[in-house]
Amino acid sequence: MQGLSIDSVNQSFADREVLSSVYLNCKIGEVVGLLGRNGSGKSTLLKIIFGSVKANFKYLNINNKVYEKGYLSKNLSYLPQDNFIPGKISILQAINTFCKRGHAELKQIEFVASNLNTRFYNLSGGERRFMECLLMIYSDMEYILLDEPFSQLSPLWIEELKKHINKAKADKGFIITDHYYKSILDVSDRIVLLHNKCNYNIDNEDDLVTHGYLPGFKA
Ligand SMILES: Nc1ncnc2c1ncn2[C@@H]1O[C@H](COP(=O)(O)OP(=O)(O)OP(=O)(O)O)[C@@H](O)[C@H]1O
Repeated sequence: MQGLSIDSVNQSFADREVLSSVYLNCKIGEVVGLLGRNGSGKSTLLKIIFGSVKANFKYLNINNKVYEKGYLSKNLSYLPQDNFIPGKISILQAINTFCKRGHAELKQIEFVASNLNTRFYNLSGGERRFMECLLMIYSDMEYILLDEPFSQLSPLWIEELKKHINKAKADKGFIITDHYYKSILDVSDRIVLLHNKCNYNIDNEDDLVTHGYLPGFKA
């Protein structure tokens, strides 16, 4: 089956187990929102999928092929929590590196069009994050992992990013995590919660209360 899936993920740091038999999948055309409390293992899971952290055990399948590290598929982009594009690179150089197919869409965005020759070290923190997010959303890969894309952005740019994710998902699959959970609920086709080292499918906000992600009265 076409798609990305990872199952039987087990991960411990020293003696502490963080993920236990975790399963997550994503198809083309789908945005999967990944929620969880601080320290629940969201970033670790994305790093395991991408291949920058080696799990104790996992089984990763991308478009019917098993991979030890997701990046080896050459079909997976990953936005880490921290800035990753070197400051001396210009926006145009970054577009030419990551977005050979999606460059036209990117260049239509007003901020991009008016800053093509600006280097990343001359952007503000939020501008830099916005650009890195756009580059991953319109990158040439089919599967996109976004770790906290919204966290440094003002509301208008959060809305704009959501619009671009919705547009780009026609031929891509996204896995997105962020603590702006309302934006995650808005943009996602389905929600998975990491809690107590395990994955739970979430149908509505009440489930998030039941599983202890949102505060609320428990009967
Ligand atoms: N390299 C590491 N060495 C030791 N412990 C680690 C390492 N990386 C992560 N951890 C621990 O694993 C747990 C999960 O971390 P992770 O960063 O995946 O959580 P998260 O759900 O992304 O949290 P947040 O929402 O706060 O960013 C945390 O308790 C963290 O301290």
